Amino acid sequence: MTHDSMTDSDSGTDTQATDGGRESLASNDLEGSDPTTEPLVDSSIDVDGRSDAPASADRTVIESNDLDVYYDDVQALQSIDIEIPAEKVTAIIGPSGCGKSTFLRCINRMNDLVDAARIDGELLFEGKNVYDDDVDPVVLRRKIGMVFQAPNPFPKSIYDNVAYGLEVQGIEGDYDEIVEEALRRAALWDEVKDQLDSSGLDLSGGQQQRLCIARAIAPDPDVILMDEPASALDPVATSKIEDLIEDLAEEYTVIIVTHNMQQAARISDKTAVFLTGGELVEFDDTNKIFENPEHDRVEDYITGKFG
Ligand SMILES: Nc1ncnc2c1ncn2[C@@H]1O[C@H](COP(=O)(O)OP(=O)(O)OP(=O)(O)O)[C@@H](O)[C@H]1O
Repeated sequence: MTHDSMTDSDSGTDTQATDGGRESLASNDLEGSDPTTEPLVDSSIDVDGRSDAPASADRTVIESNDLDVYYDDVQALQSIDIEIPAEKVTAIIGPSGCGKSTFLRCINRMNDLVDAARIDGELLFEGKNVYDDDVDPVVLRRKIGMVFQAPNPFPKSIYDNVAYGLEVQGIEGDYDEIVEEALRRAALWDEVKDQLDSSGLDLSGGQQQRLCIARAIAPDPDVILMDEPASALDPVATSKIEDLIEDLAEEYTVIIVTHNMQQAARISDKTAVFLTGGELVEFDDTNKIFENPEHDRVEDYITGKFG
C-alpha cells in the first residue's frame, strides 16, 4: 500500500486487496487433544470470529518501541513494544486502568490534548514516528480515524455529519458520492437514504454509532481506532457493530479496545492483553490468547480469576 505523507495535506485514498479469509476458528485443534495441552478456556468464550492469514502475509502498519506514557508522575504505560498488522482487527483487552485507552490515544496523538500526558519512545505509523516534529496531527488523524464509546454525532443532519469533517479537513470531491459510500460502508445507507436531511441525533443509539463510523471512514483513513464502540448499545445494535467491524477490516486496520472478552474473541484476529501497571503482557493470534496463552497472568485474567 502506498500512503500519503503525514506532513502534506493530501487525503489518503489508498486501499489494498485483502486476503478476506473468514474461516471459523471454532474447531481449532480441539478434537483429540492431549489434556495437558488442552485449550484452557471453557466454551463460554467462543472463539469463532476470524481466521488468521499466515504470519508472513502480515504487514505492520502501527509499531511501538519502548513506549512509555506518563500522566504527570504516574506511569500509565510501560515500555510497550507491539507490531499491529494491516487490515486485521486487533483487540486490546485488560482490566480497568491498565492503559488500553491511553495506548489507543497515543496512536493518533489524541493524548496531545491532555496537558499532563508525556510520551517517551517511538510510535510508528507506516514506519514514521508520529511524534516527529514534522508530523501534522490533523493529517495524522485523517489517516487514523477514531470512534468513541458513546455515539457522539454532531447536532447536524445525517448528511452533514459525514460531510462536515471532509469540509473541515479541506478534502475535495463529490460529497454526495463520498457521503453515500461512507454510509454504505457503515451499513447505514439503506436505513437513512430517504432522510439524509434529518438530524443525526434522531437516530437510535446503534444507528448513531454507525453514523459516527461513517464519519470516521469518509476521509478514507488507513486505520480506525475504536474505544469500546458498543459498550453503550443493546445486544442487537452491538451485534450489528460487530458485523460491521469484521467487514471494515477487509479495507482498514481496526484496533478496538473492549472490556468484553467474548467480543474480542468473536471479532478480532489479534489480541493484546494489557495488565495492571500498564504492561503489555501478551500479544498474539486471538485463538492462541484465548485457548492457550503463554503467561499465567493472562490465563488468570481470561478465565476471570482477577480483573
Ligand atoms: N487524563 C488523565 N489524567 C491523569 N491520569 C489519567 C488520565 N487518563 C488516564 N489516566 C490514568 O492512566 C491510567 C490508564 O488509564 P486508561 O484510561 O488508559 O486505562 P484503561 O485500561 O483504558 O481503563 P478503563 O478500562 O477503565 O477505561 C489510569 O491509572 C488512569 O487513572
